[in-house]
Amino acid sequence: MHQPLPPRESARFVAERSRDVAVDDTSVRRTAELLLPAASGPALRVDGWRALHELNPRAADEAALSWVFVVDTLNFSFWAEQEERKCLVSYRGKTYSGYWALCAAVNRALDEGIPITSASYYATVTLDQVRHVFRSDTDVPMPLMEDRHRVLNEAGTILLQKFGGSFLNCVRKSEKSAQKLLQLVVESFPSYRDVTEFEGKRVAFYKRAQILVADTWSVLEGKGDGCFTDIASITMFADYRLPQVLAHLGALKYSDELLKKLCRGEMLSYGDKQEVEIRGCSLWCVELIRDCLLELIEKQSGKPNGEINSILLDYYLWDYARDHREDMKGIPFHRTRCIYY
Ligand SMILES: Nc1nc2c(c(CN[C@H]3C=C[C@H](O)[C@@H]3O)cn2[C@@H]2O[C@H](COP(=O)(O)O)[C@@H](O)[C@H]2O)c(=O)[nH]1
Repeated sequence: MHQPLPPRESARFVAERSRDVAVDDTSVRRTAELLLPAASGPALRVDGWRALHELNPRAADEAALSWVFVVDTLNFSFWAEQEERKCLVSYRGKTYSGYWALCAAVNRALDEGIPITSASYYATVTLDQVRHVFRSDTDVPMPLMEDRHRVLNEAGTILLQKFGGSFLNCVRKSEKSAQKLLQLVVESFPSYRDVTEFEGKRVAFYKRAQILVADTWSVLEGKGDGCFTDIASITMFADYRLPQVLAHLGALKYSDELLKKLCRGEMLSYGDKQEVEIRGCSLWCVELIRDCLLELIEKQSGKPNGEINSILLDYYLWDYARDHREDMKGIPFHRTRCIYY
């Protein structure tokens, strides 16, 4: 099967043909201006990943990479049918939901002596053990539990077979190229193959593979094995939160028909035309915000800021969405159940 378009080209192809979703250039510029002060702060820096998030690994060693790999293998579909009835995980006195509930459950398992980050364990872990590890404080389980079990067994088996059971070996095979690591991950691990079709073209957003590369760069703080020369080629991660926050900021516009559908909470299937338009336009929108922000920084300080890339913008916007949950209540997120984001 021929190669799909890579993420950035996929996004441009979709954005140029999209009918129900559009990027709003004025709001793109306004969002870049909103982000400008953050550009010189702690948030838009690679060490923010650890400093700003207490559940992320404290070290930058092989165990931390194993943590990143198993978390990003499961980093999908946390949204609840009803907002008020959702999976919650308490850990060290705090209660977490969504993606953070996943991280809290992994850390809780490790504290309980369950080697959930070891490929030799999760390659053969049973469904009951997975249910126990990711158990919720409420009667609402984490979504897609059977899929989580299946992708754990699959990823663990492949990591043992091809990389001696250690994701560090996979990273080292990429020879400090983010694109090589991205390709190695999607070629080796089927659950990371976030590829679909749009107007007769195969398009790839590779959301979990790209965030895995980004989190690898972040946990290693861009040093040593994580010193990727081409890290700026990684795009934002086309999930269900970023479109919501971009719509909240006005940078993404939905047609009345699509907005009505989303407000009714209608499900979109993975690969639906409108689902691909939402993801493609969101990805393209962040690329434009980044270009705009780099221009503003250059004008303001006269020198280009080599650090700002789509990964750091994505992390910032994702955290922003977390911190502005209340303000964003009126803006729907699209509901797709899948293992890709
Ligand atoms: N675009 C993008 N999507 C991201 C992330 C993250 C967390 N990653 C980093 C962020 C901080 C840490 O440092 C992690 O490294 C999770 N997600 C996605 O969001 C959804 C979960 O949302 P909610 O239901 O609200 O928890 C789900 O699709 C999940 O896959 C990100 O950063 N960017």
